[in-house]
Amino acid sequence: MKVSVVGSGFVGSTAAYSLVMQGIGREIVLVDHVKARAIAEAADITHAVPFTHPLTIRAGDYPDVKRSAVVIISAGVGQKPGESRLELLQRNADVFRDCIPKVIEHAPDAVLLVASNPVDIMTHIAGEIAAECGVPSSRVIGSGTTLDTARFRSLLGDHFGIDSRHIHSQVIGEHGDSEVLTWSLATICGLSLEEFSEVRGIELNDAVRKSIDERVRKAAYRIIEGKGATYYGIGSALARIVDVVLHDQRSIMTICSRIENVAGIENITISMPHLFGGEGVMASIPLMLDDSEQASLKASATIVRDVIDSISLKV
Ligand SMILES: NC(=O)C1=CN([C@@H]2O[C@H](COP(=O)(O)OP(=O)(O)OC[C@H]3O[C@@H](n4cnc5c(N)ncnc54)[C@H](O)[C@@H]3O)[C@@H](O)[C@H]2O)C=CC1
Ligand SMILES: CC(=O)C(=O)O
Repeated sequence: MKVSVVGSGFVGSTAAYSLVMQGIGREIVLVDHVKARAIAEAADITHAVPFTHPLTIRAGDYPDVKRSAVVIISAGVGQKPGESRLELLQRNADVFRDCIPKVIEHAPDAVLLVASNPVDIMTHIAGEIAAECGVPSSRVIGSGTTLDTARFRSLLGDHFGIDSRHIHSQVIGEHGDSEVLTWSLATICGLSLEEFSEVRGIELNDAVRKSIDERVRKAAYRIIEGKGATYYGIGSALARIVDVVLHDQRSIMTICSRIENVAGIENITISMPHLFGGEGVMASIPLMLDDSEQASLKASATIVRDVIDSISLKV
């Protein structure tokens, strides 16, 4: 099973490394418009193979993405310290107009997995370009808020002193400043967070909630301030999404895809829990949010919708 990565900078190469470390797929192709970067990353990761799993990883050009089951798109620029994701839009939209048609020309049956920011809008743009080439929107997905959901679960795990894999909680909406942490639906072992707090005698007050919310929402800003980029979390999230597609696992994750209506906002690409598998998206799952979360989701969807309108896409 072949996976290609277009844009083999920090995010793309870390996703490839994560695939190798977990033995996901059999062949990985790295494409980058700076070919020397792709060659160097492929060589470096190849040297991890004898310690991990028997995959081949090599640099290539667009014709080499042929017969990929998944193509990760992580090409473009990332945020500089203090910059928001939305500020990257124009530069990355130009990159996508260059690379998405080339990917589809050579791998028309692949699932496209977008990571470049602002990921909701970039996935929408990729979907538009793909539609012009006859690719259904169900096969164009973005990493969405999978990383934010992981951050939320990780912080709740720390707070309650339990394995974060046993926490069911989700971040939805924009992968950005307006994202929505769905506190009202979070559960541990079938119990609400309030019930679990009582069982374990661990306080969950407004100050704790506010602190966790802030650390999830601002995580990227803090990490970029400290080391210039984020890549381990997103690289792992991308590898997990690839695994779901390659093995048709039919998992539910907060990826983003084109959805007809979210909180009254129509035809929008945003993160909600999605059921997906080998052919891409099977369904987006509406949630029973409380009133304040519902209002926040509507506000988040409106922000994304306004940006889509502002770049005058054909929607
Ligand atoms: N969705 C998420 O949760 C996350 C998204 N990101 C986003 O991922 C993107 C990549 O970030 P990094 O890897 O840190 O940046 P980077 O600068 O390290 O890598 C980007 C790569 O894209 C390549 N590239 C640029 N234009 C290209 C083109 N037309 N064709 C092929 N390759 C091209 C560059 O040569 C570079 O190697 C950014 O937009 C960043 O904001 C980063 C972290 C998390
Ligand atoms: C950069 C980015 O989008 C993140 O780490 O969430």
